[in-house]
Amino acid sequence: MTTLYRATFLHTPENPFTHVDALRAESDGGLLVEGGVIRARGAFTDLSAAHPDAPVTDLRGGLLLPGFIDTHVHLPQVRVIGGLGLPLLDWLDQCALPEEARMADVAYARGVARDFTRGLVGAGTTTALVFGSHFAGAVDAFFEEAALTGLRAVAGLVVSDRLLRDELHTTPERAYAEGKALIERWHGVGRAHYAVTPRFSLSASEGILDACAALMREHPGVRFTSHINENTREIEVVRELFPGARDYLDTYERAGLIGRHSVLAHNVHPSDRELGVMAAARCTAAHCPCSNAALGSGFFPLRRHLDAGVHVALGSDVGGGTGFSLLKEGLQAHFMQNLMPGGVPLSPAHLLYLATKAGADALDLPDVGAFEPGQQFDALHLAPAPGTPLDAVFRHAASPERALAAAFATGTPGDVARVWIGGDVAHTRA
Ligand SMILES: O=c1[nH]c(=O)c2nc[nH]c2[nH]1
Ligand SMILES: [Zn+2]
Repeated sequence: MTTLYRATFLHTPENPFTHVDALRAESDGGLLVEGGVIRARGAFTDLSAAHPDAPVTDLRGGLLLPGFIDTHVHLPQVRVIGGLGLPLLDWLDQCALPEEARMADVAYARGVARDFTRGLVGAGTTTALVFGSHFAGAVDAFFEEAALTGLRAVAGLVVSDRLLRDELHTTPERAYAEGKALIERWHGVGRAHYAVTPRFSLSASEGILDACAALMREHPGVRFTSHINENTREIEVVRELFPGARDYLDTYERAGLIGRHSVLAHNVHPSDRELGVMAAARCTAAHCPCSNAALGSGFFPLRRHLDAGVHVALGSDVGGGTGFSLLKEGLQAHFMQNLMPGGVPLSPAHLLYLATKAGADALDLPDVGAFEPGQQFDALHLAPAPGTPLDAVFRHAASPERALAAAFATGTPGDVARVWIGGDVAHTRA
């Protein structure tokens, strides 16, 4: 099926941190989509002249953006968003882990997976790197729900063998066996990919990190994700637990877990050595600014990441973060860079890139992240309700870039009118 979408669209096929004029906008644009794939892009008048028979979907009056790509979000935490006022380790004990233990019940986990996938897609997220659950049945339920909504899910079994709570602990042998079975069941099936996911070095022995590395070695193409350098107390404990490691990154590096397919969440307190290794390995730091503020973890040193050449993308970190919207994460990133000494001034182009193409590069998914011919039509239509302030800005904006800035400043999931994944409608606002 072919459709010609008529819209004001923006995208960042290039990286605005390294390319000038990276923001591409078309005020009265056209995207010709055939079988879920973008076949042509340009001015609407040109495309409609070249394809006069293509049915037109008219999306004028809002903004069409590439689907958002969330590079760090926790499945079992959707129902505990908003546990404000605690630092990381207390928040885990009091808010996150009791809820994560409930995921042992597959029926409960399925309900959570529904809330979670709806939350993501309703916010305009079309691809996500998801911290699954400590329970394999819950991870299966999540992949099934993701397939039903169409979400592009990169996810895995979360594994830990110490310092959480007994119900959440496994063994290296079980972590390996359950991970292998999940990889065989889900990796590369439909839109799903698998991510090997030790929770963090604080809760992972060397034995379980070695089991993770074995899965990575035996299944080329699976992704790796974990946490790093989020909270100063966490870092102290990791230092005590791994006396032979040079730093936090080294706990993963020695196990052979750091490479092109590694995404490390937070990295608020990195050393220069860690940044150098991350850059050389071409791995990604998933920046989660709302979580960093909510848990009081600190200011993300974006300038140091960029100077070192470390790739950075955005994550919502639900439920340490405050919701699924990458518009809000973009705004919070902008605020925090504004407030911190030596912060990086972030333009609307930077925010859009961090929320889209940067995530596609992090996950090595070249078919998504922008509106390039040959890419999948993953998109969201931001169309605020008439009479709202964002609608007023949209109607009077001097340029698409000004409208985009306002979308990051005030947009919410309520402004997401429709979401497409691979050309299929995955969400329509009620
Ligand atoms: O923000 C975070 N959320 C978590 O669930 C978590 N687990 C380990 N480290 C973490 N950090
Ligand atoms: Zn996290």
